[in-house]
Amino acid sequence: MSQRYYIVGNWKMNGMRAALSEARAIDRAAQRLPKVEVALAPPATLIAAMREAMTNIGVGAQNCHADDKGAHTGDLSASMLREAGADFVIVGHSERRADHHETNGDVKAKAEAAQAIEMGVILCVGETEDQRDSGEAEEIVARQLASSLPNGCQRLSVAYEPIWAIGTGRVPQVADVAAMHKRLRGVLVDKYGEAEGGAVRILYGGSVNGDNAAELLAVPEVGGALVGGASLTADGFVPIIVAAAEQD
Ligand SMILES: O=C(CO)COP(=O)(O)O
Repeated sequence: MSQRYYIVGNWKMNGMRAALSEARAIDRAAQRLPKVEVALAPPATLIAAMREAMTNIGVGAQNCHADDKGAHTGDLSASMLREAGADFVIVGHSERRADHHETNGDVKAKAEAAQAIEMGVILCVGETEDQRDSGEAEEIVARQLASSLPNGCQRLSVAYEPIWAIGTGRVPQVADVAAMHKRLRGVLVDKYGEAEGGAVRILYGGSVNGDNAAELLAVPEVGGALVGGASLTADGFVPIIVAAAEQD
């Protein structure tokens, strides 16, 4: 693998200031494991404090608005998040697509807004359980990705997160992860060309933990992990970083 593994914790709507002690312990582990690129996306309320306290990991946001400013009560623009200390933003997470009715077009616009100010983007896609059972997951997720991708791929990562694997303790068969990532690589190469599309990291997300991380990270075309529950504590997250560091 020519690029470093990218291991990202998505804290979702979890974490008060006291949780910064966990982030500090994660930051210390990242310092010992420089082979791995590590980042956390805390709730927006913690971005500034986390950025202040961290020296070895990236700090990101979980969402942004597509506009830079304006009459959007309760929303935050990419530039506000960057000013607070975020160096990347997650867009298109299935929980936002579901809870806030975000469309592929919305996700694309958010990604482009972040890229316009040189922030990193982690763009999430994934199928429902019914779609997996129907045998059409690859086709559906490939279409979802193609319609969500921003025009350029600078600082872009993609996260494949099967919705039925999020927070359930269930993970897909390794062969299914391999097939999906290969398919998504094809979408990226079609859009951005061999060199640039080939260099976009594709993360796997959904019930990743210290026990299954090594096996998932060893799958071809898996360039890292987007981790929910297990990223909330150093005890949960550091073994995943270690598993990444131990890959060849
Ligand atoms: O949604 C996820 C990360 O964005 C995955 O969450 P879990 O690791 O808790 O399954």
